[in-house]
Amino acid sequence: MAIKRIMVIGAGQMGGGIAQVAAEAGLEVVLNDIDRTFIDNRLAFIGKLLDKNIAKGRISEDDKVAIMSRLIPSTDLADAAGVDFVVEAAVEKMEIKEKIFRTLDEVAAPGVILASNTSSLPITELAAVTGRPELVIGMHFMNPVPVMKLIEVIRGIATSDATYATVKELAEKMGKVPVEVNDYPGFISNRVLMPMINEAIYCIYEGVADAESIDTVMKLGMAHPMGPLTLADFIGLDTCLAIMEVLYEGFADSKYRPCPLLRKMVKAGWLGKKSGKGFFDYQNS
Ligand SMILES: CC(=O)CC(=O)SCCNC(=O)CCNC(=O)[C@H](O)C(C)(C)COP(=O)(O)OP(=O)(O)OC[C@H]1O[C@@H](n2cnc3c(N)ncnc32)[C@H](O)[C@@H]1OP(=O)(O)O
Ligand SMILES: NC(=O)C1=CN([C@@H]2O[C@H](COP(=O)(O)OP(=O)(O)OC[C@H]3O[C@@H](n4cnc5c(N)ncnc54)[C@H](O)[C@@H]3O)[C@@H](O)[C@H]2O)C=CC1
Repeated sequence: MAIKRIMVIGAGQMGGGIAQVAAEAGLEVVLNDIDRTFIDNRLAFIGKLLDKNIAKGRISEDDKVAIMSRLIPSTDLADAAGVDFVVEAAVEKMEIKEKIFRTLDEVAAPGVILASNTSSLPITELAAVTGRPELVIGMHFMNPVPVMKLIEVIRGIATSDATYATVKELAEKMGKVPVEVNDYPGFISNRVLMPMINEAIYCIYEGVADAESIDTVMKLGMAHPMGPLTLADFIGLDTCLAIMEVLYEGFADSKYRPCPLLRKMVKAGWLGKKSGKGFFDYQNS
């Protein structure tokens, strides 16, 4: 089945980015969230990014109008009844994702693939709450979605070859490079990245250095585009903690224990850039 209309669930930083690249690739995108305000704010943000692309001569005003017209707001998951493909990018909480997948399984047409942008949660477990586990897959975009080329495509134990092939093709249509990964905690990306971020947080916690110094070492010493603490703020400290918990519980190995400082900051509501405060301040940005 040719994919023409998709649903993206969650209009946060990831869902918004996925919706944008899909609309730019010519797909109609039903953008779903629990509150219309979140969707409107995200559409305004996408509009600003497209204005920048117009100013740089990459797209025309008409292109912007066409892209924006392909983004259709939705606050009702039942709208999945009319789409050919779904990618879920709601918050990194298993109980929320399971609820969404149960509903999607009821409302989406038979044969429709249900993908998740989860950073670390088991695809096999999500698939098991549906009656179509062969059609459930991980489609893990990287942040910021319009810029980063990679999509990790995660195969659950029951994911079919046909489902993988469709997602690979869709990823390429969106201008991305898919990499096939089997379903283990943190996949590849976050199994490697997140312990480094967690260790950087331990460096503050143990008084090795301040945040600025730690980031400077990794930027100037290892040529990382962002230091690990700036990156943690950018990803969202709630998401970082959720991923560390998945690694810690998934491998039952103390080497993945989340730093107590990370837990404390999340409890305080210091979630990084999106809340205005994390390892650095973003009140005026
Ligand atoms: C947690 C997970 O599960 C998986 C993950 O995603 S882990 C995170 C993976 N991502 C990374 O590691 C990002 C590392 N950081 C970077 O690559 C760069 O710092 C960056 C691309 C984010 C910004 O680059 P920069 O050169 O410092 O800044 P800047 O010049 O402002 O931006 C470069 C481009 O990115 C775009 N950009 C930056 N932030 C953006 C955003 N939030 N949304 C969309 N576009 C964005 C800018 O518009 C700019 O585009 P143009 O060149 O086309 O104008
Ligand atoms: N932040 C990052 O760098 C990356 C995050 N991810 C994953 O993407 C997902 C989303 O992360 P972000 O966009 O960063 O989070 P975010 O906090 O920016 O956005 C999450 C959005 O989901 C919405 N939401 C919550 N419950 C919902 C529901 N039941 N139905 C519909 N929408 C709902 C929220 O209102 C919010 O707008 C998570 O699974 C995360 O692990 C994947 C790659 C990178």
